Amino acid sequence: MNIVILSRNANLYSTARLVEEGEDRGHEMEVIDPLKCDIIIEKEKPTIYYKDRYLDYVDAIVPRIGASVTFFGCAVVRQFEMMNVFTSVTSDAIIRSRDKLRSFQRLSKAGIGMPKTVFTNYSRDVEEVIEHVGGTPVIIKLLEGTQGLGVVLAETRNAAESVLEAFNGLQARALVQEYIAEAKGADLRALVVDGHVVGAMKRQGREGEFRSNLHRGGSAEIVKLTEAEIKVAMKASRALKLPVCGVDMLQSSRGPLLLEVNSTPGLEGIEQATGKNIAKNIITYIERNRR
Ligand SMILES: Nc1ncnc2c1ncn2[C@@H]1O[C@H](COP(=O)(O)OP(=O)(O)OP(=O)(O)O)[C@@H](O)[C@H]1O
Ligand SMILES: [Mg+2]
Ligand SMILES: [Mg+2]
Repeated sequence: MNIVILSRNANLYSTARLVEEGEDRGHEMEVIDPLKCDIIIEKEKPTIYYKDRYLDYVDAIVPRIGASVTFFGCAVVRQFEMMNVFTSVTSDAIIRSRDKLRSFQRLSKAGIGMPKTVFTNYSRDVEEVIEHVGGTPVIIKLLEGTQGLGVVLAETRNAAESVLEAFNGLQARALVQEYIAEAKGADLRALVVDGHVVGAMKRQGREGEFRSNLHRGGSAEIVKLTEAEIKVAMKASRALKLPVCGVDMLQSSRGPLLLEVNSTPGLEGIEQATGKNIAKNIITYIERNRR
C-alpha cells in the first residue's frame, strides 16, 4: 500500500515509528506536511498537489494534525476522503474531538461517566456556576487547551472568579469542572486502536502538581485497566467515531471519569511505558479496514 503520514515533521517520534513499522510490513511510506499541500477543487475530480506532483496514488492516510493547524490540516484530510482514500480517523471526528465542550455533550449522551461540568457565557453569577459542580475547589479549562496549558485549579470562589474574568477578557471560552481530588494528580491514558484498548499507562504529575501531563513534567508507568475503565475507553472511541485515539480518564471513588479523547495521541510515552508496539497496531488496523 501507499500510506501517507500527514505530519509537519518526519523526525517526530510518532511519525518516525509509523514509517518504520509500515516499511517493515512492506508498505511504501511517505511523510507529507499538510500545510504544504494545495487542495484542488473542481467538478468531480478532487485532487491534492504537493511539491511537484498530484497525490493520486495514495491508498491510506494517517493524520497527525497538530492542534494549531486543525483548520487547514483537516481540510487536507477531508480532500483525501473526497478522493476515497482510507483515513485512520476522519476529518469530522478530529474537528469534533478538538472541542472539549462538543465532545463532552456527545460523551454524556453516550452514558459515559465524567466530572460534572458547566459551560456558561459568564453573564451569570460565578457563585451559581460553582454550586453546580459541588463547590470549590474547581477546575477551569479552556475549551481548546492542550498539554495541560489552560487548565487551572481554583481553590476558592475568589480565585475562580478572577480566572473566569481573565479568560473572559481574553475572549477565551472555558468550562468549569468538578475537581476530582481522589485522582491525586494522576490520570489514565488508554490507547485505542480499531475500537480496542491496545495499551494503557498511568501518568502521575510531579510533586505538588495536579496536572499529570508528561509535558508538565509528569511520569508514566504501565497499568492494567479494570473492566469498567476498558469499557469507558471503548465507548468513548465509538461515541466520537475515533477508531484510533487516546482516552484520558481519572480514577474516582465513583469509578472512571472521562477527561478527554485525543485524536492524535502521541506514541512515545505509551510505547515506552508499556513496551508495546502501538505503531504496528495502527498499521495492521489500516490493512484490515481499507476497502
Ligand atoms: N476535573 C479534574 N479533576 C482533577 N484533575 C484534573 C481535572 N481535569 C484535569 N485534571 C488534571 O489536569 C490534566 C490536564 O487536563 P486535560 O487533559 O483536560 O487538559 P489538556 O490541556 O487537554 O491536556 P492534553 O495535553 O492531555 O490534551 C489532566 O491530565 C489531569 O491530571
Ligand atoms: Mg487535550
Ligand atoms: Mg489531557
